[in-house]
Amino acid sequence: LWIPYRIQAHFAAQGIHGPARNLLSGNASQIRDLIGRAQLNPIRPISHDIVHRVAPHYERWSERYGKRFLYWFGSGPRLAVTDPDSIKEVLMDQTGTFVKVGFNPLSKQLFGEGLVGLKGEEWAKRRKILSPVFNMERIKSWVPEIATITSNMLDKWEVLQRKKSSEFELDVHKEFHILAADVISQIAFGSSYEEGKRIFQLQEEQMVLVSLAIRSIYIPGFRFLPTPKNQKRRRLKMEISDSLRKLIQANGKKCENSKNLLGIMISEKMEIETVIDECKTFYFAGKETTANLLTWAILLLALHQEWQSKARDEVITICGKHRIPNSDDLNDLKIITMILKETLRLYSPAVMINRLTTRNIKLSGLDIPSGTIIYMPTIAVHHDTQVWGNDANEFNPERFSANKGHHLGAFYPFGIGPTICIGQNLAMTEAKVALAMILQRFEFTISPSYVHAPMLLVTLQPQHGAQILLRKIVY
Ligand code: HEM
Repeated sequence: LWIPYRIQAHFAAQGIHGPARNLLSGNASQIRDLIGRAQLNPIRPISHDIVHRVAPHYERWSERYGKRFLYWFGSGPRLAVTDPDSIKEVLMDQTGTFVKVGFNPLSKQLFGEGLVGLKGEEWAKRRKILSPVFNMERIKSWVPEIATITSNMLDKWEVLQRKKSSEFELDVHKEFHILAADVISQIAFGSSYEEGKRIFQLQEEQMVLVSLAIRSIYIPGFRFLPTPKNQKRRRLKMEISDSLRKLIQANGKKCENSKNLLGIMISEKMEIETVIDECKTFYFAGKETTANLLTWAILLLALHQEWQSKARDEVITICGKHRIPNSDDLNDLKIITMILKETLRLYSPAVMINRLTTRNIKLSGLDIPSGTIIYMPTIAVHHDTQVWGNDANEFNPERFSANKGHHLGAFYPFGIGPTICIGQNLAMTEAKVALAMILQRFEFTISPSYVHAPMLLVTLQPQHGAQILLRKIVY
């Protein structure tokens, strides 16, 4: 009881304040309530000013206490930090002063003991083994597979168009989840969406439970109580592990000499349980984030027709009307890249990054005790008018044109520094290929049935789907 008071007083003496806390839960239940209430109301009319809906606690407390404020998760202090210099210093740290925050046993289930959750030596060793699978040269060699998977999706869209008249509605959020699942299955595990379908579906169920667990205080031993949620957690965990084990056994042999993720793990003679944990990580991280990036990008282009036309003109200039993009084209797709970056700024799939301080430190003039979690709300930094100007909530890909740089700590959708997203090249390549091919074949607008409701469910996604109206282009 005494330590939190001492820490609070320590920060107050430096001018850092925050919301009153509950002795046991800190501010966790307030955060849950604020998020719950925010999710009741969609954003009408559609606007990209979304921080109040996605991180309502940040919005409310930063207005009251300033951008640097202190709040509590149980008895753990969290310091909100949004100035780009401090963010850069924290994320680029290589001395072990700021480390990843571990998952509690309930949220760990989604990623297992995979790379996302590993720390220290173990992390460094695993990262070194897995990195080559995702370097740019390797990813480029996968472009034909990504294009084929996209092409199959678009062929299905054309069939839908023929069934319905000239224009048809589609929830692209669902479509892109299947696309991203197919890509990660094929290039990481030599498998397919169909083969891994059950695992993806179970992980989606798990995501809802994990999302609740992340926002709650974990009481040691709680997971062993036979509550309905715990029983469901256990069932999901076992079923996912069993399905992955079967999938690894079925595909392992053919991957042995391949340079894909499964092949590398097998050639490193990793324990089967470790391989299962990494598969959980990559199945989830490889699908969820990229699918959401593509979803938001299409929604933005449906809303901003002038950029849709500019992007299509660029694709036609570089690839023509029918040729499938190849890896050499990708560097030339400048407008597409700008659009994807602006999408990652406004609708960053990973909405925040946390780090734990392992010693007493000074950050931007502030004395911070060891054991403090530094909370860096990416989504708020990306929408900050002091960083991006008065039009911070407007969609303007021009911000990312070649002649304009940006502060590393002001735009970090993939993180920065040693633990930067290992799948960044894959995500960007996949999104560029898919977006270019969609633009070649379809025009699209927002459907009247679309409800703008960005929501945080582990990653940032549209609460009620992403319905757009598509029309095949006849050249
Ligand atoms: C738009 C797509 C994506 C976004 C926005 C994204 C974002 C992030 C962020 C913010 C981090 C944390 C960085 C940190 O804590 O320093 C991360 C880590 C990670 N991401 Fe991604 N990611 C995306 C796609 C992917 C894909 C496609 C994969 C897998 C193929 C992937 C696998 C991972 C892994 C394994 C880590 C942990 C890296 C480590 O700790 O060494 N991500 N990602």
